[in-house]
Amino acid sequence: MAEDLLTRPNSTQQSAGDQPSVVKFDNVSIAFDRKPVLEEISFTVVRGETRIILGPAGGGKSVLMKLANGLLRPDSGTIRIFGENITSLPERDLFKRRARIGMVFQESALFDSLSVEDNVAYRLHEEHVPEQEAHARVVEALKFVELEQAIQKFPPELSGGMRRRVSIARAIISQPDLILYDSPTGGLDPITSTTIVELVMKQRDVSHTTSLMITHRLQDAFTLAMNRFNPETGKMVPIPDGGVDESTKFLVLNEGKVVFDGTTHELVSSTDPWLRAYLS
Ligand SMILES: Nc1ncnc2c1ncn2[C@@H]1O[C@H](COP(=O)(O)OP(=O)(O)OP(=O)(O)O)[C@@H](O)[C@H]1O
Repeated sequence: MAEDLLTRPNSTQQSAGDQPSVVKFDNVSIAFDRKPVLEEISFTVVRGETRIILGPAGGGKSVLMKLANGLLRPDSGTIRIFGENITSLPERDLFKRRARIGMVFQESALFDSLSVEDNVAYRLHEEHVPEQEAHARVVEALKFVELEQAIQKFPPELSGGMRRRVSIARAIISQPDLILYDSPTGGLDPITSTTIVELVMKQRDVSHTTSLMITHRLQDAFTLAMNRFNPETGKMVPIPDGGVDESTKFLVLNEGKVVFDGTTHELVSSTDPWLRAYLS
């Protein structure tokens, strides 16, 4: 998958550390009803990076995610995804680009009338993948989220945490080059949240998929930054000596502006009074 990304013509752009940029915002602004929601936003996410997006409610985090997926268009500025300027692409071209992006929505967004299997296979059905292959891939994706026993159930029969797992399985089924997680732990209790963070970590450390993750819970953000998935035990373990995962970085938005863009160490050692108050 990663190699595939490298070999696609014009699909990447060189950026920091010589890694190709997967998401690049340049001076992006958007307003609703003349009210600015994002103002002059610039940041880059390179291949293999996990970018945690933090900030107070209403700061524009979900809008940023929708811009990255081409579901919204900016009023000004440029958005490049996989090195390609998507800012003014027609919808039919955006649709094709979205095939490379997995999305986990805030409220799971599953179809209640479809079984877990059909929910997870949704994109494969759209792509007319043969039934037998689709089934095998659904089983594999459900195994990844440890939910294969629920394959024949329907979303209303599942707990909130299980629905979130199905949503993650649906996002990874097509082996995306980018995953957008919009508050994957929103509304879940702390223990269930941790199991979802563990899945995000597993995807990061096993598949190295580039991702953006919005979270309202600082605890989840730092769990992701300071732990690593151990494939032998199937559990996360703290990175020794107070270390952090180098591929995990932060973007903090407040009132539509980037107030922080950097590493975990830079974030926790920032002397900015607003950031210190926000993190305390
Ligand atoms: N389609 C829309 N039409 C009008 N206003 C919108 C639209 N989408 C978002 N907004 C406004 O943009 C602002 C930012 O919303 P957004 O959902 O991105 O914030 P957020 O940081 O994700 O908040 P939360 O943490 O509560 O999820 C809000 O004031 C919201 O009402």
